[in-house]
Amino acid sequence: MLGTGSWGTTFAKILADGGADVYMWARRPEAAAAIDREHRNAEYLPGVTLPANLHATSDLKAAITGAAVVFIAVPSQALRDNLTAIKPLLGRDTIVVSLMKGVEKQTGLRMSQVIEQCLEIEPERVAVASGPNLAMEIAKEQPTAAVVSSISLETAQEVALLARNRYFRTFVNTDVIGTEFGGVLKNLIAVAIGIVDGVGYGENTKASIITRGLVEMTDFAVAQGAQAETLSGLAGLGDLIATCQSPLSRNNTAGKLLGQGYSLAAVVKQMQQTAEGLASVAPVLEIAAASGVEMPIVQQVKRVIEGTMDPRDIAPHLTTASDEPQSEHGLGETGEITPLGGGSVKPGSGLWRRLFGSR
Ligand SMILES: NC(=O)c1ccc[n+]([C@@H]2O[C@H](COP(=O)([O-])OP(=O)(O)OC[C@H]3O[C@@H](n4cnc5c(N)ncnc54)[C@H](O)[C@@H]3O)[C@@H](O)[C@H]2O)c1
Ligand SMILES: O=P(O)(O)OC[C@H](O)CO
Repeated sequence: MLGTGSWGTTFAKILADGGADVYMWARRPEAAAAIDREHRNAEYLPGVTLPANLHATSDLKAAITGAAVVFIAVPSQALRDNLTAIKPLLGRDTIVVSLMKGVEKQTGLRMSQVIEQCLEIEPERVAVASGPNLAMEIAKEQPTAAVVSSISLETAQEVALLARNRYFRTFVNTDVIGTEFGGVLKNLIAVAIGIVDGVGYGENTKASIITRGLVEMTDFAVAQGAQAETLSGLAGLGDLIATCQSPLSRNNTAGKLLGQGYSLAAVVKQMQQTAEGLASVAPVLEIAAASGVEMPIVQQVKRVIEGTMDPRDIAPHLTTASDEPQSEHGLGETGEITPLGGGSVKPGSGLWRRLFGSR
């Protein structure tokens, strides 16, 4: 396990409690010693006792050599540098699993893509894990589900079997794009929820943003090649719910500070841990623009982050730039609205006017 922050340590505990012998690599020798000898990571998981079959070292070679599976939980923007360091140490068949929920700012690549590119390994040897997984709850052994995804079902199953114990159940899928983007995009919606929370808006506003946010997430991910149902699963809706409603979420917390009027610089200074959403906004919007996907909520998050929108203005702008009444379920290629239950309503028709008035 590379990364001894809150998720790396918690996921290492999941694996160790599932019966695996786990070796963590910590950058600081004192952090490695505390985990290895005292079975504690007080900085990130105060009050949690780590299992005896979870070891830690600051020697990267010792941590990686002989590993059947390498899990990575460092901040997304630090991934590439870490991969360069582990590349010469990796076994020929080692599986590499991303636990991260970000995209690389410079390239817009997903974490699994950075891993494949930088390590020059086959995509079948790469997996990602995602889901509604707030670290501290799992560290306290609260029952939780997750999903492991790889284009190789065999790889996904192998990893899922390792990441399974009495309090953690792991499902599998082969939709890596949907699984990764679910994790990336729910962070952005959680920042929006934090913002309106910070402003003082209530549950209607938040439910509206969560629901419309899921539409944005799905539209975006499907345009990149994901399956829509993945976004309704653990890595999409599941994680969206957990992250948007929990004060444990760093993205939600960062949003709340922005909503209370703090600048981005002040928020970053206050955050002790990684809030991936802040770095993902720009690359996600670039990809959205290139693929013609509208992301009105994420656009507004960007404007609040850069200080060009008052956080109090975020809620009334939940629709697209157009003034036209918009179908909840999107417009088909013909521009016709598709209501629930099939059929369609032609813009300007009698039924259209009855439903939406003269506009
Ligand atoms: N915390 C959670 O609940 C949770 C759950 C699921 C996924 N994740 C994802 O896991 C990833 C890591 O998040 P986290 O919560 O563990 O973050 P964290 O801030 O708690 O820990 C990050 C860790 O990475 C280390 N680190 C920082 N810069 C580094 C660098 N340049 N090289 C190597 N290590 C470096 C830090 O020392 C720390 O050990 C993120 O992508 C996050 O979205 C987090
Ligand atoms: O604390 P956050 O906002 O990074 O969210 C943590 C996990 O991704 C929740 O599944």
